[in-house]
Amino acid sequence: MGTVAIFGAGVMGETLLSGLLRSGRPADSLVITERRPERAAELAERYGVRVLDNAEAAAAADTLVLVVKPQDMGALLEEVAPHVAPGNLVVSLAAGITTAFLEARLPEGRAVVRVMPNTPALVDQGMAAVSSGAHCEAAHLAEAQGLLAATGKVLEVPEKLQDAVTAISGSGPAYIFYVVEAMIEAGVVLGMPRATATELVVQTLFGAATMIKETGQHPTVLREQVTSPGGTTAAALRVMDDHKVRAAFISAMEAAATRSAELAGG
Ligand SMILES: NC(=O)C1=CN([C@@H]2O[C@H](COP(=O)(O)OP(=O)(O)OC[C@H]3O[C@@H](n4cnc5c(N)ncnc54)[C@H](O)[C@@H]3O)[C@@H](O)[C@H]2O)C=CC1
Ligand SMILES: O=C(O)[C@@H]1CCC=N1
Repeated sequence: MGTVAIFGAGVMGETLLSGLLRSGRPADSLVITERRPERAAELAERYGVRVLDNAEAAAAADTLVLVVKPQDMGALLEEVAPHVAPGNLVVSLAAGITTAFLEARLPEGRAVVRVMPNTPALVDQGMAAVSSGAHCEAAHLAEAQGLLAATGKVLEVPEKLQDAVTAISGSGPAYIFYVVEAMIEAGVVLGMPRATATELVVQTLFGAATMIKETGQHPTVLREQVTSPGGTTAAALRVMDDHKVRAAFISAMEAAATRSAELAGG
């Protein structure tokens, strides 16, 4: 098993690191780099992995996983590029950063894979989409898929869909948390203790998600089953339609995809 180096150990870097360890990858096959020394020390202590600087980690790694913000990617690539050997794999988890962006900043012919993961990977329920670069062999793609499969589902998509993936599954958990917050707040407005409202909303979300997944029914059918003629659900959905909630979701996700496409430009 080769050495995997994770560059940038923030939210997503730690999510990947912890998932790889949970899936049985030995700690001595993993190294991390991190610009904030106190964060690096915290993760070294928590997970027992080595912390190296970017050049050392690039030289030590067979697979380099870049998990810094898109705005920090150019500077990171300048540091690591001289140390990426032929045959090594560079995987980027950054929104908006294209395989062409990565290839242009690495020595000619290096294998790169663009990935869009999401934070439910922290509980092994991640959704990641992968796209190969121009010099990526099947074994490279399989290696990247294997890393992400440690924490959830993995789908291969044409790279032109990655901005849409980012808008759907990359940012998607935040939309769901936002809806959950709003429903809890509504419970409080209706006079319910916050803890009770939270329990009702969280189990409702979990139940609805499980129904979609396990019944295979279209969400429209499931929604119609809840919506009695002249009943409470119809009254609520009518208000959502008045407020153009569906249109707001579409516009919001278009904005996310547009922002993803802009990010490689800084
Ligand atoms: N948070 C999320 O839900 C998701 C994030 N991503 C992508 O993951 C990447 C990281 O996002 P987060 O983890 O949320 O950000 P974050 O800010 O929590 O983590 C980034 C880490 O990289 C470190 N860093 C920056 N430059 C560095 C350098 N040159 N060398 C070493 N470390 C460096 C920072 O100190 C920070 O700890 C982004 O590109 C984002 O688009 C992708 C999907 C989901
Ligand atoms: O908000 C962002 O830019 C990152 C990418 C997908 C989720 N979080």
